[in-house]
Amino acid sequence: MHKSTSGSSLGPDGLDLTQSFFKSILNASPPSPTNRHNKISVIGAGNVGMAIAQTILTQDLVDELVLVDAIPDKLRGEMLDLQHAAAFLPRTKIQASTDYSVTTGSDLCIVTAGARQLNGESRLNLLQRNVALFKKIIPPLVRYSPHCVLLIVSNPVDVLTYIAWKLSGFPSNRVIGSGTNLDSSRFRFLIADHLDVNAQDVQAYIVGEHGDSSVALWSSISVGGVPVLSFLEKQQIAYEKEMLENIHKEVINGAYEVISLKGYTSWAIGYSVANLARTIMRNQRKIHPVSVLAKGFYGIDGGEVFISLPAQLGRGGVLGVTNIHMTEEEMKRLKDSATTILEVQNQLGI
Ligand SMILES: NC(=O)C1=CN([C@@H]2O[C@H](COP(=O)(O)OP(=O)(O)OC[C@H]3O[C@@H](n4cnc5c(N)ncnc54)[C@H](O)[C@@H]3O)[C@@H](O)[C@H]2O)C=CC1
Ligand SMILES: CC(=O)C(=O)O
Repeated sequence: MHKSTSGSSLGPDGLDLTQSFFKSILNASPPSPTNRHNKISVIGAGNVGMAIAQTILTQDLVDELVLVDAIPDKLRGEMLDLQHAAAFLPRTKIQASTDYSVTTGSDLCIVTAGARQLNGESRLNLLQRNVALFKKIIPPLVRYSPHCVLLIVSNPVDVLTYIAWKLSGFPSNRVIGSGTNLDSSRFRFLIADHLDVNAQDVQAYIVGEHGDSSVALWSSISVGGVPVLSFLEKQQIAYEKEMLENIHKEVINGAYEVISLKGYTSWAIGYSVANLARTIMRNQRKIHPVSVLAKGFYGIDGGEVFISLPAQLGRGGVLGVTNIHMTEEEMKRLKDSATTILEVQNQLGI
């Protein structure tokens, strides 16, 4: 073994070992210019942002993952900690900066920055603080990634999705709120637990506000393709309207309970948003209950409001809203939920 002038080891053919090891690769034709470089940026490297980032990394979704936060040391610490897992993960370039230019050319920008609820505090209470923050965050994201899909997670997510839409000037199909994708997962877990089945076999949607006025669509729930109410009858499991309402209440209280116990929620929202990112990046055309511009759907005509409806998602963002069956009572609750959000929005005067 000899040393080259640069100090690296030389092989028997006199070539730098690194060069001889990679010779055939270096001589290969350059990558096709049509190879797409997929990039996701996560804004806010707190509990939620990091849970999303790490779940995305495990799913081999992107070539590059970028983190942005306002606190440089914490941000660098989080970046290094994720980079140190490289040996166990699909190869992804991980970058982090407080400067938004690092997000340049992102396909998807996920916004999680902002204040979170204290014990017992409602999501809507965070509004003023997080609107002020969005005025600083959305314009640079749009400047550096004018063709991206914006996926909003910060709370109150429905109103902030509307604010992001207004601030971005994007078409509404490219601005999505994570909405009730999480509430629906909580709902499916509770139904599955109650019936002792797999949550992935439970098709069930919570729509409307991500929060206290959300609406459970009982009439369209199915388990393994069987409508749930007749399934319950067949299994001779006693069911009552009150029991169903209690499951919905448990969904609504779920976040409050987790926050009172551990201070914040993170893992479920991490999986929920990574699941949305997969559908968008891989153009899966899957249907998710997410916050979309709802005006014109299901008789919602009071104004421009973002609330969750079952929407088909793909690379371009929202591809369509599905025409799911709702009872009159469910439709009324959905409209009431939209009105709740609109009233909050109107107070902002935006
Ligand atoms: N939509 C949903 O289903 C859920 C939404 N959330 C919401 O997500 C948000 C974040 O929650 P956590 O991560 O627990 O909070 P956190 O306090 O752990 O993280 C927030 C991060 O935002 C950063 N930040 C503040 N100003 C910034 C700026 N100008 N630019 C970049 N980063 C900035 C902070 O430095 C901090 O790291 C909250 O609004 C919370 O309510 C949380 C769980 C579920
Ligand atoms: C905090 C919140 O919005 C949630 O976990 O549902």
